Amino acid sequence: MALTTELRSPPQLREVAGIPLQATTVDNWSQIQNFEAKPNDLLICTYPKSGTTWIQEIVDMIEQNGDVEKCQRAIIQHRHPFIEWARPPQPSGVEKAKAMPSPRTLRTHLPIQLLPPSFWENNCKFLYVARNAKDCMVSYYHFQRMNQMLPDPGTWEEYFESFTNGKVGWGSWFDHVKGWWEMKDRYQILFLFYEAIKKDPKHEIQKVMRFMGKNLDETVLDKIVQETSFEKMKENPMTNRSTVSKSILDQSISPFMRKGTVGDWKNHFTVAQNERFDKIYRKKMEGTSINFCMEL
Ligand SMILES: Nc1ncnc2c1ncn2[C@@H]1O[C@H](COP(=O)(O)O)[C@@H](OP(=O)(O)O)[C@H]1O
Ligand SMILES: CCc1ccc(OS(=O)(=O)O)cc1
Repeated sequence: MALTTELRSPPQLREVAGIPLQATTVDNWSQIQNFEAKPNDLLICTYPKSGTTWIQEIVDMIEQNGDVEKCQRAIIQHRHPFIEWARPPQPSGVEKAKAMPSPRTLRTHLPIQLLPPSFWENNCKFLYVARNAKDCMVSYYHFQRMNQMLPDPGTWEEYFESFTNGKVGWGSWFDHVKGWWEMKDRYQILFLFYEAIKKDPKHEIQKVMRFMGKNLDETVLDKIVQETSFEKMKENPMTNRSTVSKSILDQSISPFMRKGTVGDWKNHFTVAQNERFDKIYRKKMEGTSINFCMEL
C-alpha cells in the first residue's frame, strides 16, 4: 500500500540509552530523571497510540464521580501532566506536575528503564494500557502523518520498517510492552488491554475504579461508559485535540480521533507484510505470556 505524505522539514528525534525521543525532551532529561514522585501519584503509562486519551478520560470521569462538567474544566492534555513533555517556553510536564495538588494523576509513554526512579521508590500506582502491535502501528503511522512535530513517517512500507525496528518515538513497541508486562507483579500495576476495554468497557472501567480505590454505583458507571465512547470523545473538544493548532496537529490529514477500532490493521497490512510481521513478533515476544486480541 503506497500511502505518501508531503515532504516537510524533519523534526529530529534524539536518543537516550537507545530510545528515540523528542529533542526537547532529551534537552530536559536531567529534570525528568530527577522528578520527585509522591506515594499517592497515579501514573498512566502507554506506548503511543494505545488509547492514552481514552484511559485518561475514563480515569478523570472516575475521579470526578461521573460529573461531565468537571471533566470539561480543561483539555485532556492539561488535566494530567505528561512528565517527559518539554516544549519551551511552555512549562514542562515536570513543572506542571510540581504545581499540581495531590493526589496527582500523571502520564507517560516512557519504557520502564527510562522512568524516573522515584516512581518505583515510592511504590506508586501505575495504570498501563497495551494495544495490539498491528493496530498500534497503523494508528502511529497516521498520527505521524498529521503531527507536524514528529518526523514524516514516509510511505507505509517505510514505516513498517521504522516501527518494527523501534526507530520511532519512545522506541520499540515490543520492548515497551514486554518491559511493563514483566514488572506488573512486582509493583502496583493494573495492566489493561485496549481491545478488552473496547469489548467490555463497563467491566474494564470497574477494574480501574477498584484500582483507584473508588466505589461508584451502576448508574454512574453506565454514564462513564457512554461518555467515554469513541463517538462521544470524537465530538468532545476537550478530548478530540480540535483546540490544537493546525501547524502542530493537522487533522485535515488524519483526525486525532481516527477510527477507534480493533482490526484496522487488516486494511493496511499486505498478506506478505502480515506474514513477515508475525514472524518478527514471535521472535521478539518469545518467552512472554502476554496475549493480544487482534480482532473483535
Ligand atoms: N473512546 C475511545 N474509544 C476507542 N478508541 C479511542 C477512544 N479515544 C481514542 N481512541 C483511539 O486511540 C488512538 C489514540 O491513542 P492515544 O490517545 O494513545 O494517542 C486512536 O486510534 P486510531 O488511530 O486507531 O483511531 C484513537 O482513535
Ligand atoms: C508534539 C509531538 C508529540 C506530542 C505528543 C505525543 O504523544 S501524545 O499524542 O500526546 O500521546 C507525541 C508527539
